[in-house]
Amino acid sequence: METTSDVQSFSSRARAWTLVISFCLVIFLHTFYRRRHTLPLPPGPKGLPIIGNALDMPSKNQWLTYRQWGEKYNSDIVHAKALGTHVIVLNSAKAVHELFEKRSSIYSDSIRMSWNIAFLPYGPRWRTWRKVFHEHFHPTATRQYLPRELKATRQLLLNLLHTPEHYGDHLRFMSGQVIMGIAYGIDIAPHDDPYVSLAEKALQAVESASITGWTFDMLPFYMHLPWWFPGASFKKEAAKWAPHIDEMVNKPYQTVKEALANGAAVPSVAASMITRLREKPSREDELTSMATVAALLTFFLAMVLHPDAQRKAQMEIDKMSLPYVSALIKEVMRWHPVTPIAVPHRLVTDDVYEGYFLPAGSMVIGNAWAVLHDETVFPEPSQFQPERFLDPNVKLPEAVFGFGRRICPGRFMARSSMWITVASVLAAFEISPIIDGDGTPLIPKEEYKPGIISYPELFNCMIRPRSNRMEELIASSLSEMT
Ligand code: HEM
Repeated sequence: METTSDVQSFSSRARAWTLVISFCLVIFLHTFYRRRHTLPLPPGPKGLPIIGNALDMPSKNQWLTYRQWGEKYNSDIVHAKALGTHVIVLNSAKAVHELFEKRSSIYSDSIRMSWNIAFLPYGPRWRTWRKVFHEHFHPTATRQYLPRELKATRQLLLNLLHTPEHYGDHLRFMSGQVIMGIAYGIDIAPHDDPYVSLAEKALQAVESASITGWTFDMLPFYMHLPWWFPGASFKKEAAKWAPHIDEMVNKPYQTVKEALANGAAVPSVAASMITRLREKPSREDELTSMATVAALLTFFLAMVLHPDAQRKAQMEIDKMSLPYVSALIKEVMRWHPVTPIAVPHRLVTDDVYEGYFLPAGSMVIGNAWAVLHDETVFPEPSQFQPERFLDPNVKLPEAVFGFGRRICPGRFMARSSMWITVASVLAAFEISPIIDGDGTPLIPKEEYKPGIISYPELFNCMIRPRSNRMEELIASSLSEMT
């Protein structure tokens, strides 16, 4: 039978044990906490006092510099710090997978900017937007847009037949026509359309402001610097372009809102966002339309530079066998990715990876270009070789469309638009270099504009129907659809 003194001695032993365990726990947590903070940051260029690496941050073709840092420091994860902001770059598929995919709950926040869903903070509002977006753009939903895409593509072929020299404008029109229809239910006019001219103005503004590059402009410290500070001139530009962006966002929104009030709204993404979320839809269409145009411009450049690939694809199309065309499209997206560093994400809590300390609040950049140019996966990565994708073991990394939970929700639609356009253009036209007076082909340079979305500098090329029969077909195909 237990005596009072037994009970007392048991409870004092229990108290002693509790004390020992608590003490050990405190020591453990303290040691762990200290260890995390004494772990090194990933390697990177040595910065200067106060400004850190502000002067090392690349203002264009950042993806190349980031990969060079990786090679120099022999690490697939590198770090720089500029005026208090940690920038962490992931240069390999492995690092991107480990952090953006496996730890997506802490790597899915975005750097905060305004009008686009891609910059919404990770949280309930972003989740609702993403859900509505997904309902409109998941693979099966995307099928409903096929007739619209086909019609726009036939219009593109007709425009290329009449004024091939304006191919860039025709691609923009086609892409704008599809996206504006789906996003707002608005049909745009082939010439002098008010929505198109608004979007073009805003686009020029965005391009001129982002010319210094993506990361550079987005580092939070730049937001607090005067416009005359080196590299901060984008602030002056931003003040100029803000009204254009506002108008670009507001005009189609007002149109849809009025149509809803009058009971005249046609189904569109904006209509469902206004009805269900009771808020102004973000203006995705211009950036997304630009992304698709950028990929198609790269396709035209690739065809001028690689006539063999073009011929091979055309022979396959004529035989109604299409794996080579699919491989060619994948290679277009890999060779010069449209978004070489995607959209930077923000790390929400401290983290440790491969023995490196990654501080909360860091801007984390997935270097999609480095992943797509990894020579262990894609030998001779700078060469345009669609054949590499004929091997079923070689897959196009998702990095083309970003990372983790923020991966582009429009990727199914983008792929289908690319496919329809590329296959139709190749079936109908031959794309070749301009021939000068001496009979010498003028081969365009493989030069790309710096900025949010990477697309080739405008180049001249010849676009001719492949035969008289094809010319007749193109001329009649649009009227058959209407
Ligand atoms: C070739 C065409 C396209 C490319 C290369 C592309 C690429 C990207 C990339 C890299 C991101 C950022 C992902 C990240 O944060 O990691 C993104 C986000 C996004 N894209 Fe696309 N995109 C394309 C076309 C489209 C289209 C056609 C749509 C709409 C129909 C679309 C809608 C969006 C949206 C809404 C986001 C924001 C997602 C979020 O933050 O949750 N994109 N895209």
